[in-house]
Amino acid sequence: MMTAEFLHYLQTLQGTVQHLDPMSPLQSSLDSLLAMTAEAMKYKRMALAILDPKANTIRFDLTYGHKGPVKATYLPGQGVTGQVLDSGKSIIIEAMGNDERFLNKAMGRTQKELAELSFICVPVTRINSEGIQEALGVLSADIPCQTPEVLQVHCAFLEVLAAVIARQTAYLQENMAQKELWASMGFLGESLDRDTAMVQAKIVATSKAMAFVMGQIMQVASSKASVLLRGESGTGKELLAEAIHNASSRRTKPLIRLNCAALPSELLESELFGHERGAFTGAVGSKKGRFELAHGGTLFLDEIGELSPEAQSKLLRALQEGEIQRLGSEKSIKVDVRIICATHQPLENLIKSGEFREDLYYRINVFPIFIPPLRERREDILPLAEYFLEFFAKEYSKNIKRISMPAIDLLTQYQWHGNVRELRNCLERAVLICNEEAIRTYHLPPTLQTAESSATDNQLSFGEAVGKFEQEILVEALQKCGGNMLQVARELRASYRIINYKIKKYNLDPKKYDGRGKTRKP
Ligand SMILES: Nc1ncnc2c1ncn2[C@@H]1O[C@H](COP(=O)(O)OP(=O)(O)OP(=O)(O)O)[C@@H](O)[C@H]1O
Repeated sequence: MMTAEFLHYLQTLQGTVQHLDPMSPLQSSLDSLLAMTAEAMKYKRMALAILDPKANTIRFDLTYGHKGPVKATYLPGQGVTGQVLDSGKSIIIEAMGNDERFLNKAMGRTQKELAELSFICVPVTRINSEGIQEALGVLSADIPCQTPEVLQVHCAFLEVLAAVIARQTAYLQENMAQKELWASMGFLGESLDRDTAMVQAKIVATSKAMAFVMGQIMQVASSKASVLLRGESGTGKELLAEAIHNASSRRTKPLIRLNCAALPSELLESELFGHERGAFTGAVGSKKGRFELAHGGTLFLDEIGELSPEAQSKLLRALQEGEIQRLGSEKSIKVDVRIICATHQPLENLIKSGEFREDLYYRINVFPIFIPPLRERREDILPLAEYFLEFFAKEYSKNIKRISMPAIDLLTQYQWHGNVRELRNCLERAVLICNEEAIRTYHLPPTLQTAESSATDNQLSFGEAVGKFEQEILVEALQKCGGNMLQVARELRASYRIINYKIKKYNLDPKKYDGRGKTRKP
């Protein structure tokens, strides 16, 4: 191969890698990556098709050179696309028009194009948690007919590109699964896109563990079965109780909440069951309890382990007989209420110590759902962080678009003992103090950077941490300024001498960043 050609391949690859590095929104960053590659390599079309594991079909998620969404899908093994996915091996079609394997199902190529184009299709794979290579999808390109040798080189180039985008493709595949989940949660029937559903349900559930939880929620929502949500504080129990209610036929009726730990036992009973005038000192009028208020709907009892023995007996009666009595009244009132309880305590231990009634436990534990702590479902951390970033940026009218890569590393390594609530608070604080277009490590609380709090043991000294920040700022500026150090100095409001010194100190190569300017569209 000519040196010039080789250089061109490398430069295009370098451009694409840099393109992916700053965490701009996934779909649009991959979209522009396809466009950039196709233009640089003179490909007529490019496509990334992803396997939808649930439906077992291959869908075209991103395309370049094709107007509108591609409706056609492939089954594994079907056509070139399906065969590449199935076998995990690339296929080169030298002439589209002369090869039976080529179905031309998706892009509607003309006869003229079929006569003039070659097709290269390579697998996008990753090593899964069991160490097995699995196919996520395929990357393909339509390329003006070339000699077999040249096509081989393009194929090798596309295989490297496929490896580069594997992580992003895995995210897209997970998003796909979530989209379906939303549609099925569906807020009954209508299919929703992820954003609409998120606004309605406000639940991010990318990990397999959370997808399982959401599946259980869908399973139980339509029944009247009592649900017991179990999980550490801040894992989202209340949010899920809301989701069960919203996905049930009771959604037009009230969802009433009561935190059993928030009130002393005397008040708690009157809150739950209501009271008549004069039932106790201070009961100047009669009042409906939460049970009555929830009639036809759902009652969510948080921290159920905190109920007093008296309240437990009354609750049991209400559940067994479907009626309650207000405090100070003999009259029974019929109530039709679905109960969802939540606890972070092991109720079984409270039963052993005589603090919780076993018969009540069986009543409320008809359908237990365990919500794993955030540290056991790390795939949810980044989508949650992005969701909270978007939410708080809007709330505080800040123009923050993304989270820098080093900050993502810190977020995903941290142990999150306060679970999603702690992550939410962390992002809210970061958005408040951030005046840039990205959340960076120094916008995150220092607790995220200590070894005890993180899943890794790479504790940084003060000097190392400062160095890391400096490097991060420099790399971002070099990327922005296409490696031009004078411009970097201006951008960072520092002298050229200092920038030159720091760049040498951190062993950065400004030339590495000027390729981007060349390969990018003007
Ligand atoms: N999967 C999720 N997607 C989006 N937001 C979430 C998710 N899980 C939790 N949150 C948010 O995290 C915060 C804490 O959640 P929530 O109050 O439901 O937790 P909890 O388990 O009921 O906590 P506690 O036991 O302390 O009452 C809320 O602001 C909630 O909206």
